[in-house]
Amino acid sequence: MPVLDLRDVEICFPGLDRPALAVPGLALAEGEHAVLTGPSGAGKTTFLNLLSGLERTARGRVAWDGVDLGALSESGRDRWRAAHVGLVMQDFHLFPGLSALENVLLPQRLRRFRLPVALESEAARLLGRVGILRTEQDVATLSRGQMQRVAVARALLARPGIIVADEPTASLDEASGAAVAELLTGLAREAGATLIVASHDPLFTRPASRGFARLLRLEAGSLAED
Ligand SMILES: Nc1ncnc2c1ncn2[C@@H]1O[C@H](COP(=O)(O)OP(=O)(O)OP(=O)(O)O)[C@@H](O)[C@H]1O
Repeated sequence: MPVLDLRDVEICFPGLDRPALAVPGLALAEGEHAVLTGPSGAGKTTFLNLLSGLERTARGRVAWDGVDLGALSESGRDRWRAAHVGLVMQDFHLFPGLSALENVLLPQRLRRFRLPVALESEAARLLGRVGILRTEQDVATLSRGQMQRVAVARALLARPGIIVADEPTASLDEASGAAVAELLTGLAREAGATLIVASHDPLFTRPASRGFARLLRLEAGSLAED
């Protein structure tokens, strides 16, 4: 059974003479990886926002494991996202003044009255896994590649079944980008998570590095598959 079932979705924004997104259907199986490409303005971020419940569709249906996101209230979608989705955004969304470890833990601290000790050790383990060994370092003093790796560790802490990443290697140098791409796909595979990455980076799109990931292409809001 497909874990993602998307049907007849259409998203329109005021001032646009065509839908920003018009997708008749897409199914992704549990643990499947997909790479989303397309020119600037094609609707990639809108699509990722829709899949992660940040954007709602007036037409059509987006369901993950039978949960219809459109039927949830905004706070219901927030709770669903916190429980199921690990998000890696383009601009990291880290909090300067807090350490790498505290940044990884922050979303879980906000969700719980008391943080389980096991989560702290898991956060430190994940940071080690992404190569951040000085976990007490203020994120404001990290390099961009290190910040992105902290964002990846944070996205994975709650063991999400779905990982959504928007241009995770943009603005990183080649070596840092390669490390982030490898970590993201490797850690998603280890966790059996479904991974959707919007990227133009050959690190994700090249057949050799893509492995078994599906290649989805958005063009002016329409989705095609290579
Ligand atoms: N809130 C909004 N209001 C009006 N138009 C919007 C809104 N959000 C997105 N758009 C428009 O919808 C289209 C798709 O935008 P989107 O950000 O999804 O594209 P993208 O493929 O992610 O682009 P990029 O690669 O440049 O980030 C664009 O024309 C954009 O200007």
